[in-house]
Amino acid sequence: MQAAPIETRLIDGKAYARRLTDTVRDGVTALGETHGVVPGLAVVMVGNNPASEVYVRNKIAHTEGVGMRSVAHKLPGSTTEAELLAVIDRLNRDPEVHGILVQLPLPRGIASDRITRAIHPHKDVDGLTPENVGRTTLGQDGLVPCTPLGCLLLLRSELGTLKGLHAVVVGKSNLVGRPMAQLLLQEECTVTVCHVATPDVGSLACQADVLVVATGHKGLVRRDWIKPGATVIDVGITRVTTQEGKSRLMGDVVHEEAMGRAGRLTPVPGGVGPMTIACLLRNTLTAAERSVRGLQPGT
Ligand SMILES: Nc1nc2c(c(=O)[nH]1)N[C@@H](CN(C=O)c1ccc(C(=O)N[C@@H](CCC(=O)O)C(=O)O)cc1)CN2
Ligand SMILES: [Mg+2]
Repeated sequence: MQAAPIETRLIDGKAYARRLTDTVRDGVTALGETHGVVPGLAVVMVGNNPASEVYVRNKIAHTEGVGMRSVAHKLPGSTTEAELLAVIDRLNRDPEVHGILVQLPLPRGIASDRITRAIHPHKDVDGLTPENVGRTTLGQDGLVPCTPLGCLLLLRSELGTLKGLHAVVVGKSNLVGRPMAQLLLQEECTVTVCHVATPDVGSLACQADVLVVATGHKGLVRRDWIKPGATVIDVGITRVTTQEGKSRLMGDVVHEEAMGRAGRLTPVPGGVGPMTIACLLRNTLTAAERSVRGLQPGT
């Protein structure tokens, strides 16, 4: 007998992000009124990766849109690691800068882990320094990477408690997969992490109540990878050119095959992406609030 068709609910990340952004804007206003402080975000970009240019432009526009100050450092692709470290050192010591992010990927020849480590943990709004990674892993207060934080906020809003659910995370990047797994563990999910060396990922993915896919392989997840009714969070964004010569974005999930199979699904675009930027604003406000109130974690 055929299973009853499932009506897949698309998760509107843009709408969630708009609401979160509005909350951040209120927080920025309140911080100005109570302490006369305007949160400042420094965005550092090296080279001219076209996708990064778009993301950086969006980050700056959204930062200013909520009343924060933004400082952009666009450095040439020839910048050395030492020069970049010097920029970060200056930003670490600038009291008007509460958040620092270095747009990834960095050009070859610059070791991103050395750069990340140089950012002061209290200003690390990407949540990638060893201190913040440790705090996320231990379930302590800190700054959490924006994309997995955005996924978690979407999941909590959609499902309420995540306790006891089986979550499968596909991808083990420092930016998404690893922190996502830690956050889901903190929610008391049973967490399985799959990656490039995992045999038969589909056989694990299809057991997930919550499936988070962050591999950058467009169309990796087919219908039979999805447990009927599961919540599927598609983090992948790959730009492709269609046969008609148009540019469009594709996720890691074959969207048409997930429709009618998943219970809930984030679209690409308009799912996780907008939450990444909204969470960056939230982290910057958090960093500024903690700095003015002397409430830094671990101090
Ligand atoms: N330092 C960092 N570098 C990178 C991060 C990060 O969180 N910190 N994440 C990604 C890129 N990224 C933010 O930097 C990002 C990606 C996508 C979006 C987004 O809004 N996507 C839209 C579509 C946008 C488009 O048309 O291209 C969507 O999905 O709806 C925001 C931020 C790697 N680097
Ligand atoms: Mg992202």
